[in-house]
Amino acid sequence: MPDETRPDTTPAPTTEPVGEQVPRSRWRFSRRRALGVSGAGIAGAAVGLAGGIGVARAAESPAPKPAAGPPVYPFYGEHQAGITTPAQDRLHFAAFDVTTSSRAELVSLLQDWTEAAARMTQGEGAGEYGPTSGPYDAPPDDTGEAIGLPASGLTITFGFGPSLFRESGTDRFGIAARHPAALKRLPQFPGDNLDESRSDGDLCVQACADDPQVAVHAIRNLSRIAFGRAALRWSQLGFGRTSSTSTSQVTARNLFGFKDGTMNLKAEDPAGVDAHVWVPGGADPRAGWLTGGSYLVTRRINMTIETWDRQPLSEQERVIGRTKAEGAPLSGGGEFAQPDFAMLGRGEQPVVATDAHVRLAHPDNNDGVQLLRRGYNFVDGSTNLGRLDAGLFFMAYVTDPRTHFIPLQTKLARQDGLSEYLQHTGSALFAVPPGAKPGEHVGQALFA
Ligand SMILES: C=CC1=C(C)c2cc3[nH]c(cc4nc(cc5[nH]c(cc1n2)c(C)c5CCC(=O)O)C(CCC(=O)O)=C4C)c(C)c3C=C
Ligand SMILES: [Fe+2]
Repeated sequence: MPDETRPDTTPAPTTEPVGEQVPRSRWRFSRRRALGVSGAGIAGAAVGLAGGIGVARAAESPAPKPAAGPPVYPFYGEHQAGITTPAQDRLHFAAFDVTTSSRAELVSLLQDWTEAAARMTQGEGAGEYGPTSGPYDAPPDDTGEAIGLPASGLTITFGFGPSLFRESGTDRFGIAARHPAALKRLPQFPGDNLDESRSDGDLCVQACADDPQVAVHAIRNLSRIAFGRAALRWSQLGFGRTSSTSTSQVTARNLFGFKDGTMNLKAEDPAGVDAHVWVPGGADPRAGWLTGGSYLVTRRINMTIETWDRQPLSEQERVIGRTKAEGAPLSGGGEFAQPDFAMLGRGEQPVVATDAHVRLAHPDNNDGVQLLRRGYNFVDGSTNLGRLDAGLFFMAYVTDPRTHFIPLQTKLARQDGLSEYLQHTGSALFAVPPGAKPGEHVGQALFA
């Protein structure tokens, strides 16, 4: 008689994440256990099914135990996970349009998404039955491609776009009075070549994991759950995180081959994160519900890598303002040394050029503004000119886009030497509510 208890497929974590690790089994909840049905009962039901009267599926073969696995991050908490969580290797980001006009259905979607996200981030299936249990004559409540995979550090982060609050002057869901003043469509910046079908959205979901299949599984299941209430507007896959969000991580490289994320805000700097990421209480009298949340900027930035690859190393380093090998400022020191923007070199010219990316983006030259960058590389096939459709899916969490992103991007778009090699093709802004407590849904205070 096969053992009816599903195996715990989650091995002991091998890495030390910032935050609590909660090892769990992805498949610990089975319909058989929920119904208290024995192995013989299942077999009987399967036989009955052949006769047209059964409801349960046949016993599943145990999934093999993976050798090692990454951490499991708690879903519930003061802030949503996936912001200061050490940036995982993979991204699947999705923006949705709400297709129902019913406030109750929107709230029920957020409830269903919260429950599914809480389960999937702990390594469980999206629904209570899982992919191969449940009523045999109904679609499974999980799609199944993550069977046997651990949680893989999955985090799922939800946000609300400006159009959720008001569209063409209409208060769609009775929340227009709570529309944060800072939540407006981002302006058109110089040089933008935005594709509407890769921009904006009523809702967003950021799924990050160390396994691409786990991140894709999360978005696919949330999209499935949304059917009839919200529809996918656009989505973006990403790899090779272009930012570290923890000092425990090495700095990864972007597709220009440079270390990216060296001077990023890190979780180990709580004062910096408080000042530049979380929305403080009283920031906006209309939007108390956003206290402890953040704003998420997304920009799909195409990089003309073929042109870049023909530039001499000296030009590449001049444009960034850092060395390619170590990522050190051109003014000297190691990777984490502060750049000396006043230092002059040959011909009394600044060693870090006046149009170098890091000079223009540095907080000393932007009223102390810092961003929590959380972007990913992307390659979406190739163009009809035989070039890679590649770049950086830039994401940044900020306390207020009006002070933290818009002025900086306006300046970079006008002055940055790097702009010559970039084209912004997608753009969106979302308000990211604080974390939920168990029993609540994400964004509950907005609808209270
Ligand atoms: C509006 C904000 C920014 C955009 C858009 C942006 C795009 C972008 N950046 C790189 C490569 C690098 N950026 C680096 C540093 C850096 N970039 C921003 C902001 C934006 N970048 C900031 C605030 C900083 C930190 C500046 C500082 O404090 O010194 C670096 C250097 C390494 C690092 O500190 O991360 C690189 C390299 C690309 C390729 C890109 C668009 C595709
Ligand atoms: Fe940058």
